[in-house]
Amino acid sequence: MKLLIKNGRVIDPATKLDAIKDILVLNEKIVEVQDEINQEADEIIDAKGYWVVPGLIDVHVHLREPGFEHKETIETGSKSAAMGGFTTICCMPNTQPVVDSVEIVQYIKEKTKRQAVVNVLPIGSITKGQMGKELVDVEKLVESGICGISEDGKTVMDSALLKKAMEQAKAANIPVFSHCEDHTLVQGGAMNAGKKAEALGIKGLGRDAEEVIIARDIILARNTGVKLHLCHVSTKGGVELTREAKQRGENVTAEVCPHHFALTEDIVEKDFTNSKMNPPLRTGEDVDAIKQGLVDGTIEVIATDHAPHHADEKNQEFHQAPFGIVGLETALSIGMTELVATKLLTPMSFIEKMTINPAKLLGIDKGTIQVGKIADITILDSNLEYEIDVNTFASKSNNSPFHGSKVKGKVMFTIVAGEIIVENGELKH
Ligand SMILES: NC(=O)N[C@@H](CC(=O)O)C(=O)O
Ligand SMILES: [Zn+2]
Repeated sequence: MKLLIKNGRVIDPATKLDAIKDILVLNEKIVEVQDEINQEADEIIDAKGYWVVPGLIDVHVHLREPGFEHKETIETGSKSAAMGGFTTICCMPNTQPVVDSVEIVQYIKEKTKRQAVVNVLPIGSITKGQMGKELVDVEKLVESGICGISEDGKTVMDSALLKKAMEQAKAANIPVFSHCEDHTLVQGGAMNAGKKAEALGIKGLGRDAEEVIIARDIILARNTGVKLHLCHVSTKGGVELTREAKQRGENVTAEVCPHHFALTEDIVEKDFTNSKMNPPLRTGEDVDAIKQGLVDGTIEVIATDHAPHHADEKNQEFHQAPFGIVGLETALSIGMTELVATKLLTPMSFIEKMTINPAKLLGIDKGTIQVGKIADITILDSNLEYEIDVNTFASKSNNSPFHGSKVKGKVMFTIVAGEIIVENGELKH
């Protein structure tokens, strides 16, 4: 199988390449990157006017399988990822059962092999059943194929237990993904604490719940030497703590989600549960700090926190509705619109946060377009303006606050290991 991609603007942050090039793919691999390649091929993509970038990598996705297949499955989640330009996604362990055993890791790997259209890397939980009491067997889970550990959805409140987990993660050379939220400070909150929450009569979630745990986890990571990755940072204080740790040279990375730089609590309404997620939408001040963090490199990764929920679950009273929104099919467009079109980030720096930076965090040989590498490639139309329509999503769920948003920049092709999965903006199969 020979695939030729012609005339695209290749943007590869790992090598700082930004030029019009042709790319030749033979079977799974990139075999040539040249100014001009003229050869016969089984398929030729004319990428004139498009950006050709490494396949996007999302380190924070909830695939819901096993246990919550009515929200999403490995198959539908992977198709949603492909539609969003992602070729590799990491799935969080808050499934039923939780990803705390070799059997469940194997189950996900098996399903991935048979049904997923992109690479899926499982993340193991930190404690058994995510109950916060007993550590998983980190070494065994790593041997079976997890790429990191996380209690996502929750925080391990027992600091001594978390420290032990960090020591084991360090020994196994995998990162710890931290969902930072002090349970004792939360108390039923459902949106950002402040005037808007008071006006709506919704219980507030303070910034301190996030900041306290970010501070604690940075300290524990320093003491254990583990690679700490802070999930979905949403507060100005969280950005500042991360910046300070990085300035001290500590082994910390942070991600932000598109909704946390594109939206504020202003859009929250009692009957609009697609504005409810955890951490919640914050204020303009937080958004500005997050954007500053993206610009100065404090925040190296953009991740979706794709959290599908069934419409029946979301159609409940605000406090009852589950936290979370889908994100795989909007992330690139939202980022292009909010960060690149506004010139806050260069194309190179934006793409870096969705490709080589997450690859480095995971320690995987992906996220770059170079001869000899696996051909995971995304092609986008950076100028195409369209309106987001949840009815077009490949995801099983459509809980997005971005329905109807006008954006600029759209995924046209997603290529996984040399195979075209998305063609002209549509799933091929
Ligand atoms: N982000 C969310 O609002 N929800 C996530 C859990 C999480 O990432 O914390 C979920 O699993 O639904
Ligand atoms: Zn989380």
